[in-house]
Amino acid sequence: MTSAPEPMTNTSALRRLLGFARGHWRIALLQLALAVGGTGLIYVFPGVVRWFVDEIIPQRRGDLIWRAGGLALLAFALREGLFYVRTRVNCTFEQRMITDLRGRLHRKMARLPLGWFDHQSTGDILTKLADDVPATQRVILEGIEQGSTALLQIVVTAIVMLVADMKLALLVLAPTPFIAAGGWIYSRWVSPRATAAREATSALNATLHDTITGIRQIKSYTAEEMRQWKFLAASQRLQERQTRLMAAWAFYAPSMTLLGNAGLVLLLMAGSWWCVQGAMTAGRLMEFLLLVGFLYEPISRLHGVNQTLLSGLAAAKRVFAILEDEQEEDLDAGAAPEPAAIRGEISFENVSFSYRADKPVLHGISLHAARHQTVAIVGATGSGKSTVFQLLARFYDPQSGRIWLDGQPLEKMSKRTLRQALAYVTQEAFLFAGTVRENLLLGRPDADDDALWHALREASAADFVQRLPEGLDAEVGERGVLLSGGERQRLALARAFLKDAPILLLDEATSAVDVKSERLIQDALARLRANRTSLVIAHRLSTIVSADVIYVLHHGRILAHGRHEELLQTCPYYREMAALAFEGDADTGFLKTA
Ligand SMILES: Nc1ncnc2c1ncn2[C@@H]1O[C@H](COP(=O)(O)OP(=O)(O)OP(=O)(O)O)[C@@H](O)[C@H]1O
Repeated sequence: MTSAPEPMTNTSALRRLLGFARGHWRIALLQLALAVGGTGLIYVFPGVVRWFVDEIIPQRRGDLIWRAGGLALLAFALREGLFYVRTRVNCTFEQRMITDLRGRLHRKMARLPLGWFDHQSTGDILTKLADDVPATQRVILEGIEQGSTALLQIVVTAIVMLVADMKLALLVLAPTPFIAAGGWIYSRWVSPRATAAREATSALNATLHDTITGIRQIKSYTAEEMRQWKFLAASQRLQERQTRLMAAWAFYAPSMTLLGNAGLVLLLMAGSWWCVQGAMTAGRLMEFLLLVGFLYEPISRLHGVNQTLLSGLAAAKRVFAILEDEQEEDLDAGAAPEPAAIRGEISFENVSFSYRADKPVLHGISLHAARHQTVAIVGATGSGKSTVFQLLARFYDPQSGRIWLDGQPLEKMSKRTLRQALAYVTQEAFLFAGTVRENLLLGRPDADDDALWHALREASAADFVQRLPEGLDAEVGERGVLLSGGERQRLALARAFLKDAPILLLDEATSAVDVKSERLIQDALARLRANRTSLVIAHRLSTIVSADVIYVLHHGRILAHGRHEELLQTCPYYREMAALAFEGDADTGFLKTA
């Protein structure tokens, strides 16, 4: 079970981000150098203005106009040239980092154990990948580019001013401590609220995702209005949080600008007074008025950066919480016998398990499947049948007891080898959006077309795939929606045929398909079970009757085991289940287990 992670602070999120950017230090350094170069060039123009006002004009040096003007123009041209290169470098840097971070996040997510996904919503995960990653990256980009150049510009301008005229400079710099304090207060206030706004975005996306995936249910229950209310409630929450953030920004940004402008007015008044007194030249005052722009412009830029950083750090915390989650599965720890060498003898010995501490699911169950046997597990819904499979695939580990494979404790075997030795056919016959071929290749990535068609024939699926206009290259749609239920099931079986694993875990579909498809599926299943150890969550009477041994699960305990005829004699609970099945579903051949 997982312990609650330590909440991450802005500083620690920033430290992690800088550590991450270290991998891209060359391009980051180039970007910084370009930004600094661009910043340096801005000081040429105020100097040229002073040259004009204090020397060229009073001394009537018309000959210098071209030279001075040319110098100013050259500085501007250089600056814009650097800007062009910088923008190109920024884009490369930005996209490289986003791709890198997104890739790491996706890899990490795929390696997190199933238990992690039990507590996440798809919308939240999507938001992290699609929104939080670029926002996280902006912390670096804006932090380095905007933040550091703005700071540099403030410091250099302050020094230039102090060297030129200490008195004037101090006057101009007077409001800066207040501006800094304002920024600090704003950051403290906004930080938790930016996190809350991100969470509200996630919740909204989660609702939207549910609506899209459940659109058939929504339509069939005419629940459009109900979903709309749920969506609007999530949307409203996001609106409130964003409005609160923007209200703070609406107050903060102009207040800080006002402080800056007050400094400007102060400079104009005091500078003019000193000019009137003859203590200063008009050229110096004009130079300062321009320099003030160079001081306050980056300060207002910093306010924007502050806003981006706060929201980016909120995103970074969410991204790093996943990247640093310690539950990552190590697929390769443990013994790794050749999958082909696995014989497929399975034993559960007194296994107990619960997903949540307060709700035990399996209570000391023991079962055995000899090599190439078909073992059926039957029981009411919620009795723990799928959980047995999840433990065998090591999606979860039992709290007590042991599972053995070929006489080896399961936890001593590498998860990769174990899972390579399993063909797990789930009830829903999940297909990925893509082509028939892509879906099949999941079973064996190096399979050629002959192997694919062979598997399709074994799964009684070749006929319908042949009839698809694009054959193996036909798109199956999201979750396979472009195919019928029976076709999806047969493709899932073909995938298992291709994998040709020594152990089959088959969760039989409960949804009935037409009689012809059902027969095709049953034939395919019989072929699939041959020559491998099969554990079947059985819903079909034909499977049950032909199983070598049946385990009857009731509220997480094994009530009885044996063959069908034996259990009819010895287990009243089983007899009752079977009687109901024969009565109700003799036509379809499905056992009623609900
Ligand atoms: N990921 C999970 N987290 C918490 N509880 C779970 C989880 N998966 C299943 N459960 C609970 O464990 C119990 C057993 O579930 P399981 O899916 O193994 O039953 P089952 O016999 O396969 O049911 P069905 O025939 O309906 O598929 C149920 O009470 C279920 O609510």
